[in-house]
Amino acid sequence: MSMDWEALLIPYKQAVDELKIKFRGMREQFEKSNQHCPIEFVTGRVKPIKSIVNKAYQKNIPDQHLETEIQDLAGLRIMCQFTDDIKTVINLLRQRNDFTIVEERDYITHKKPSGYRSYHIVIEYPVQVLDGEKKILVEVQVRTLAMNFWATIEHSMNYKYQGQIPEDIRQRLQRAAEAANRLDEEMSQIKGEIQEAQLVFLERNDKSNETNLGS
Ligand SMILES: Nc1nc2c(ncn2[C@@H]2O[C@H](COP(=O)(O)OP(=O)(O)OP(=O)(O)O)[C@@H](O)[C@H]2O)c(=O)[nH]1
Ligand SMILES: Nc1ncnc2c1ncn2[C@@H]1O[C@H](COP(=O)(O)OP(=O)(O)OP(=O)(O)O)[C@@H](O)[C@H]1O
Repeated sequence: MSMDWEALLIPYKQAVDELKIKFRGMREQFEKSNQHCPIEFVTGRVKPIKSIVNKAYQKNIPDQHLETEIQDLAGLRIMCQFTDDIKTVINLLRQRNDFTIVEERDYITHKKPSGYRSYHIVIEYPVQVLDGEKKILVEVQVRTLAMNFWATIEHSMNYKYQGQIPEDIRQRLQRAAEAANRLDEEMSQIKGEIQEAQLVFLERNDKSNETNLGS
């Protein structure tokens, strides 16, 4: 019998929707408290069916093992301004009690051969479905804006060349990854200055909103 993808993916879609709201809520709480916000923006997606079928085929995963062996059927991405923010976000996620972390992969200390950097965690997230609770795996990638920029471009190159990026472009991408890393280091060094400027900007916006509401 063929797979009912729609039914299989319902809890994954629900998890992505719920976690997007929760992680964006963390951002709002930081903003309201006038502290530097370690979260710049959050995205999420359910893995496209074509991509699931492809990955299952490549890795020889039988249908009945899809949900345990493909850990990114539901995926969230948290983007941060500074490399240090990633640690802050991970610590915040470790403290939560609405899910448990089952795996951590640190591709920042140990970048991938492609040049890819990000911090990945896999969580077990309970979703309420019609017949009770279902615990599912969700992949959360935490990265800086520079890491995200690089990964987004590299992902489309991989797509274009179907995983067979020509050697010269591969090397250029590795150099671009190093440049992105240097950008992160440089921004971290002037972090104090940047954060001060951003707080002044936020306060000014708050004040002008108050004035507009009052008039
Ligand atoms: N652009 C880009 N993204 C990557 C790269 N490596 C990993 N990723 C992202 O990270 C996800 C896989 O995370 P991993 O922690 O490597 O998972 P894995 O199970 O070890 O490897 P996969 O079998 O590829 O899922 C991918 O689905 C991508 O979203 C890379 O070299 N380039
Ligand atoms: N954890 C995630 N959060 C948000 N978006 C993601 C996440 N993982 C992948 N994406 C994005 O979802 C889209 C489709 O991703 P897809 O799963 O096909 O790619 P992939 O993650 O590279 O897959 P694979 O691991 O199978 O190679 C891409 O734009 C990808 O960047």
